[in-house]
Amino acid sequence: MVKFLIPYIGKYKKDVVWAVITITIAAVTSLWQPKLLQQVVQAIADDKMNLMIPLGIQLIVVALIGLVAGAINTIFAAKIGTGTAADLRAAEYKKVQTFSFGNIERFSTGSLVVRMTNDVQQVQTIVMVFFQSLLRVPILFIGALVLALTTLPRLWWVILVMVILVVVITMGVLSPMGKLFGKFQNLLDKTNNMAKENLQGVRVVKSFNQEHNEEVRFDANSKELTDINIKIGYLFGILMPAFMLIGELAIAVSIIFVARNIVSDPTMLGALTSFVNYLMQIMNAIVMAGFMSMFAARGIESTKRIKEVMDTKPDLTFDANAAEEKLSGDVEFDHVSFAYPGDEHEVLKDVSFKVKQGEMIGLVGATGSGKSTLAQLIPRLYDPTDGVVEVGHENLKKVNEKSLRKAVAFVQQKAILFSGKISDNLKQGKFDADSADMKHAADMAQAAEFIEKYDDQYEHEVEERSANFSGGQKQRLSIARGVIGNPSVLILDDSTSALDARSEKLVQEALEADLPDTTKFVIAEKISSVIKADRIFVMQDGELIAAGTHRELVASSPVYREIYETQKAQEVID
Ligand SMILES: Nc1ncnc2c1ncn2[C@@H]1O[C@H](COP(=O)(O)OP(=O)(O)OP(=O)(O)O)[C@@H](O)[C@H]1O
Repeated sequence: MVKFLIPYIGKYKKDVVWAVITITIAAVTSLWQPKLLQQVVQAIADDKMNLMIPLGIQLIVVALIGLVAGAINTIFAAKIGTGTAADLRAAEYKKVQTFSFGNIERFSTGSLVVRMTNDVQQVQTIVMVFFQSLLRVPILFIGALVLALTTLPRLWWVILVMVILVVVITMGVLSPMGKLFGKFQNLLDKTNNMAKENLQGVRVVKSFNQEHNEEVRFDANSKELTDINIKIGYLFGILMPAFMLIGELAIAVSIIFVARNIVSDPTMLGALTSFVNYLMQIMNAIVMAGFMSMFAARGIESTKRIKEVMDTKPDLTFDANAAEEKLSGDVEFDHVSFAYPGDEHEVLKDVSFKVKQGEMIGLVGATGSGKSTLAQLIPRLYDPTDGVVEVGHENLKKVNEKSLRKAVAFVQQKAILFSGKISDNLKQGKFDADSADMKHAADMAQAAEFIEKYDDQYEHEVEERSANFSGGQKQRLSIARGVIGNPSVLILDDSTSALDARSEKLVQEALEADLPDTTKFVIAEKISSVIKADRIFVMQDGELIAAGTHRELVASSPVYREIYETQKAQEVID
């Protein structure tokens, strides 16, 4: 895991060098201070007041150097930590952009977000802590141990007993605490998700009167979080007094064993002072090491999760050598079968058809029959498991990515807009669109009528999750974004479902009149939406079971006839 982070940290070589130098200085000064203190005590005992001032100045200077070195170290450690985290986040984000739908679904979007935010944050903390404590712990531990032993060698056993006790307590308390921290993090994620889901679905919660149930669910989680927090508090509660007790005992025992000699040997007083100081430093070093290993365990877990993202091979890549070209609107499926990644079940089975540029194709069939799946293969959101998909007589596996993106516009079932302005969203369909392009596209999508009512028209804000637009308005904007680039192939996946019949008709007429050369695939629940299509494809259980004009299908396809008759009967009832 550390190997994975080295290239990222390596970018901050200079800062690493400074962090190491400053931390070494800070550690050495804290080892030096007890020695100086020892000399001060000695000078007092010897009544050598003339030594007091230089010694006092030395003590202050050393302490100041330690302080400044520690502060500078924190700055460098923070720089390495935040820099590494920022680079990791950027690299991860870049990597995720190369992912196919399949890659993303395998991780789940929620998990990818956590891996780009929370996990990166954990790595930042561990890198920072590492460069703040790296070297400090071994220098302090070994240095203080050696100095304590050389100061009062007779008391070696006090050191040994204290080290054993501190190690046992540190391990005994920090290991369950680490587990509790892990649980705490998971529960926090769960609580956050719950709050997010509740707020996003606030309309459903309110309309189904679910506030109470939601509160109960939230409270249960919250209580669990509180319990864990209390347990962590208990452990901390034990830890600190336990260390203090060990420290005080060690000091008391040392005093008892040395006191007798102080009368005969006054140098013992100074030695005892510095010995006690070193004892405390040894204890600090062990506790610091314990906390570091706890942080490290969490940091390593997060690094693993980030590494998983970075090591994933995008399962759909475009040929970088393919030349950019203008693709025509001819679309061909040649014996295409498809199963979603990680799923055995075939959702498309041996589908073949040829569509000519400018044709309008209606796609109908029962829910789950594979209409959206078929549509998603045209902009190559997935590769077929078997068979070949061609746009403009080019196999999509060999086509240039930009050419395909320009050629195929896919207006999805669920209209998704991005926060920003209306114009920003339309420009996603054509990055250099001018106001005339926007007006033309909005006219086609019957969106101009509501956009132009705003004072700021195309500069009107789109709020987060496009909350300030109705379902129908979102669909119109999403269609406008689809048509603005004058694509060779336009796919409307149930994109007019929230439009009234009149608007839907107007959109279709506008598309017919203004985009005559664009091939159109229109997925629709209602046959009335595609009745005028040049051909209608009928899907059933992933198979293309019939194709033809409305008239032909009514005459030849029992499945189509049944759908049509049912919908007609429904219209009469309505
Ligand atoms: N991302 C996915 N992962 C796994 N299975 C999926 C995924 N998306 C769809 N499916 C499955 O594929 C089948 C076809 O779904 P598809 O969305 O293509 O149907 P559809 O005809 O467009 O349905 P609808 O009219 O309800 O939109 C369904 O059984 C569905 O459960």
